[in-house]
Amino acid sequence: MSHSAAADIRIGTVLRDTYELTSLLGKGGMGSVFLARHLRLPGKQVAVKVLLHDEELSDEQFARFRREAEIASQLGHPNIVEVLDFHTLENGAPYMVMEYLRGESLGHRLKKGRMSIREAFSVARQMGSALQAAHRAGVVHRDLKPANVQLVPTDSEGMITERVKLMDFGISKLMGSQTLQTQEDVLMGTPRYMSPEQAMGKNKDIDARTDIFALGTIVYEMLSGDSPFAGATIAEVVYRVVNEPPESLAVRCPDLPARAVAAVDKALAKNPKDRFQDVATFIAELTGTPLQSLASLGPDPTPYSPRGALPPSNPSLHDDESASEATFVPARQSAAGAPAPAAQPASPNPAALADPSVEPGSTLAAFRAAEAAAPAAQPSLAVSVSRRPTDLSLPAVQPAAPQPAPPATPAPPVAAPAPRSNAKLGVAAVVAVVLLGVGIVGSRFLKTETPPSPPPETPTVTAPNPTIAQPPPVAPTPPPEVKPEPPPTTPPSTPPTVATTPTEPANTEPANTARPQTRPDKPEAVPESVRQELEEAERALTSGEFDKAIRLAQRSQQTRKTEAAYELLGRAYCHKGDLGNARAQWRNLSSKGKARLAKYCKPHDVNL
Ligand SMILES: Nc1ncnc2c1ncn2[C@@H]1O[C@H](COP(=O)(O)OP(=O)(O)OP(=O)(O)O)[C@@H](O)[C@H]1O
Repeated sequence: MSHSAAADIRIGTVLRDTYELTSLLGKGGMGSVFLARHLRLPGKQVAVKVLLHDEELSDEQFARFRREAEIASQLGHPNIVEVLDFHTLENGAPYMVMEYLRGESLGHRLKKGRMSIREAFSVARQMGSALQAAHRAGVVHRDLKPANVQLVPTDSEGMITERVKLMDFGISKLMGSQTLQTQEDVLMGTPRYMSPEQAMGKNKDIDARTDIFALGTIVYEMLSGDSPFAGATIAEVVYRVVNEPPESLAVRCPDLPARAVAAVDKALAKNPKDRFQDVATFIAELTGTPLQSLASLGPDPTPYSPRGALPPSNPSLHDDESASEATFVPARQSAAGAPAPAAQPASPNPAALADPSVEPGSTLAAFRAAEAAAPAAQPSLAVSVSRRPTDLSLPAVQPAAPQPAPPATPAPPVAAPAPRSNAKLGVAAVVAVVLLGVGIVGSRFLKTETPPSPPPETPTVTAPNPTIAQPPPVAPTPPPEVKPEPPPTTPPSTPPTVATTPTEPANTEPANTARPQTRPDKPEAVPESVRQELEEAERALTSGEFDKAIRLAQRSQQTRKTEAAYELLGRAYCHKGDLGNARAQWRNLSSKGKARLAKYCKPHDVNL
């Protein structure tokens, strides 16, 4: 199954009558993040991440995005970004609403140089605390990097401190989950902060110790100003991650206590068995003070268990075998989900991998690396590149022979990925709104076309026009021609049930392209589905379910834009006291409709 997604969304758009997008905060591999204001809670600002895509969303992308929201919201930790809501635009594009984080990312901070030991320990402790909560709940982050750590200035005890917020659980792995699985032999993560087991594509070996390795690399960078596995190319970085110990922090940061130096060394051990086995021990060794948490005072929190997923079947650090057998191709693999054919031995393209213009730790670099690998691979090799650049699929890297790789030939040896089969992804978090019109309220004003136009199979991919505040998203077109219309048959105090401005009969133009047309004394010709949706919307409005009425009317507009829908929307927004959106509808009405809507809205203190 696929989900249509928004190709574009404008500042000023109002999502679900609640969040007005006010500016763009940034763009990531999966979508765009907007600053938004909550319309019913004045002064409340939130960040809204909308999964944008120019193609249809795969189940996997949709599920991953939703999972990110679910994980973050359920972990509920002061050092993990809070997720407040998850929903979809009318066209199916999902979005999540998060607390808005001020400040700067750790990645940004590190561009200014290394941090003091005190600062670095503070960040490390807060990250450790967040990870401890995640690991206890059975979640491994797997993409820890400075860009995913926000430093938020916070008022505390009369002093301004910086609170760490861990973000982006987009490729995290649920230990034991069968909801989304990760394919073997592909790289997922960001090379500079990737553990050797990730770099070798041993995804079934990924566990909490993988995050400990990444945390070790970040601590190293905070204290030294440099990544422990820096290299001129992706291949060099990956080679070093797998084969080379970093230069000792004792040299790079002479003031660091020996115990802390040893702690970072241990966190960066190539073999997970030689690392700390839990993050709390690492932090205690590094900083000399144990982590404290409320969870350690009481029983363990209930492990995170997403809808449809099994709870962790094995509480140990390793996944159970069944969980790791399933396949997850994180990429454009096939919209149809066709299984990847058996892999053949292949090598990445060293020339492309060695592009020195690309920053090795960057998402661009990861993206390039994955693309570079593609032409060199046999067609049957499932080299798959996600739209999310940090997720790259490369043939797995094998540990090299003991001698270090000469800088001029950094391309690592490549293993032949084993043949594999794809398991069907388990999560298809689609909210299907099934609208069945019943009743015939107002049908005298709506004439069904013969034969009725079928509604489109998928909604259009533009932002939902009627929910957009300022500027209005609908291309400005002149209002419909004003013509006399039959007198309303409803009581004067009651608004017309549906449009009373008739239109051309039997309009056969494509769905969702036409503005309402007016013609005197004739009922507005609409497809049957539109009529039913508008009738249901009218009933919802009458019973005070304004949001439902809006949803139904907007949905009808995906098939045909009618005067009736604009007017109904206008009335619903008036009930909600939403002047901006009421006006947006009002502009689309005939002058009669305008007058009618204005009159209707007046008692609601909405002056159009
Ligand atoms: N809750 C938030 N508050 C404030 N800014 C945020 C918030 N979430 C994300 N951002 C900012 O929005 C931008 C895009 O974030 P996003 O998570 O989509 O991508 P990314 O992490 O930069 O890239 P990728 O997801 O590909 O790793 C980043 O600059 C990030 O700092």
